[in-house]
Amino acid sequence: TFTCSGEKEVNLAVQDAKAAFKIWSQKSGMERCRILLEAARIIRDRKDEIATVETINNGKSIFEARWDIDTSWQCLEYYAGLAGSMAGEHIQLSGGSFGYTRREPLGVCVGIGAWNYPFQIACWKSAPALACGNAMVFKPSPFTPVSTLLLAEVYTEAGVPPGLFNVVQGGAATGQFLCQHRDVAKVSFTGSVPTGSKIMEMSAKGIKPVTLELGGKSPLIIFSDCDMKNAVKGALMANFLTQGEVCCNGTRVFVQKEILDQFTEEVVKQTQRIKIGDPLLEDTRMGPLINRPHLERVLGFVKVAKEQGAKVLCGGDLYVPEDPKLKDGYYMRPCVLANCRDDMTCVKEEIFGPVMSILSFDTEAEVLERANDTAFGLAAGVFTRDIQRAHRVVAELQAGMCFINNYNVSPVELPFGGYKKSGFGRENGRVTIEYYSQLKTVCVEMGDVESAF
Ligand SMILES: NC(=O)C1=CN([C@@H]2O[C@H](COP(=O)(O)OP(=O)(O)OC[C@H]3O[C@@H](n4cnc5c(N)ncnc54)[C@H](O)[C@@H]3O)[C@@H](O)[C@H]2O)C=CC1
Ligand SMILES: C[N+](C)(C)CCCC(=O)O
Repeated sequence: TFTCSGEKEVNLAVQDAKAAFKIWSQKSGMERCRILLEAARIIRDRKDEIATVETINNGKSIFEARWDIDTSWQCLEYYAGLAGSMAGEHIQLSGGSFGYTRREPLGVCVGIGAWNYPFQIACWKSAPALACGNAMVFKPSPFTPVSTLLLAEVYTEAGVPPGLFNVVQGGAATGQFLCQHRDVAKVSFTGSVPTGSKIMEMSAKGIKPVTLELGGKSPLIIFSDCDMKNAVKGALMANFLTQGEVCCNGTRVFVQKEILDQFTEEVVKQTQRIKIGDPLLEDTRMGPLINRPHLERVLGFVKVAKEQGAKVLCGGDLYVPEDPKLKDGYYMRPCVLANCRDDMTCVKEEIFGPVMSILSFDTEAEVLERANDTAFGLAAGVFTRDIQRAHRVVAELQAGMCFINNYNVSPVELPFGGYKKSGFGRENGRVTIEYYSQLKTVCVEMGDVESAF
């Protein structure tokens, strides 16, 4: 049980971060690099322990939590590598005068995270922030308060100045104190669209830049010329990681008519094989959902889908594991819905649970139109063996993260983020440096001032 941080604690955290920023921002990129590399090493060494905490924190399987920890230390390593190459430009002007630009940190940045990838989100935000010379105050979701504290421990052990990465606990009220704080320079948020909109509003009052990583209802398009085995694996990856509680999940699975039956049969067979249970067991591949209200919400979506004419091919109901100590757990069986139409609630709204909707299509033009007919634009995927078609289709898809012949892999070298209501700004990749720094231009006169007066 954690105590929520109130205004006083938020003020203290920001004050400490400000003091640490003074020291940290004066270091060279290479000095910051060395400390971040050390932090990456510690995470790698403590991988099993951190993954176990993450599993207890969130409920995802230990098998998957280890993947999350890998993409976490990789992110630190990547930005450590970039820290030393942050630089400006030198521009020659007439008469020997010149200008130059300096890429400078912003100051104290705030990170606010969702509960689905607690440790990874904290790393994806803090690594580029710290690499650029900023400090960060991070607020994890109150449903998953634990693992971010391990990250604070790791940074401290690696040698960052005290207070440079600070964790405050709490929900909306704590988040608001952070966003409204006058000494906060930037807010990076991962969560739902309604909260994202509030964050933007609060930040607008202080003219603070924001990065918003919001929800999605992403399309996954399976053409009849795909490699069937990989397409089926891709559909499972696109829907059932972390109990389906993934923002970029490809939950609208469009399958070309010719292969609809064969694809559906194989997907159902493999979905039924997913081992549900104690997430700390090595062979478990799906744990419980985050909490009781969320489980009921997801089951409610399945109920509405049935009422609207969808056919439940498997799962979609409560699951009670044999182990008596798990009998009150928030488990459900992963669900595949057939006979779906574009106007159904399960196809339009983000469910954030293990529910895949299968839709059939005839032509490329038709599927593109339907795939883009959503207010979201986080991710999209296409499976085909035709390389021209693959690139043509992704060029038309309105989504920030597109996958060809795979889904939901996250190399930290690649920028990740949304189009449309899924947000803006990016995480990972080289471009994120720009979201955690600002450009100062210095104009240098080498001659006399030519005055108009
Ligand atoms: N695009 C992305 O990278 C991701 C997006 N998400 C989205 O997040 C949602 C699920 O996560 P939740 O934690 O339920 O989202 P949420 O929006 O309820 O909460 C996210 C965070 O914001 C905080 N918060 C809530 N109200 C606030 C306020 N008024 N001011 C400041 N902070 C506030 C929460 O305490 C939490 O830390 C889904 O819609 C999902 O799509 C989740 C993970 C990744
Ligand atoms: C790791 N990955 C790609 C499955 C999900 C990352 C985005 C999120 O936080 O939901």
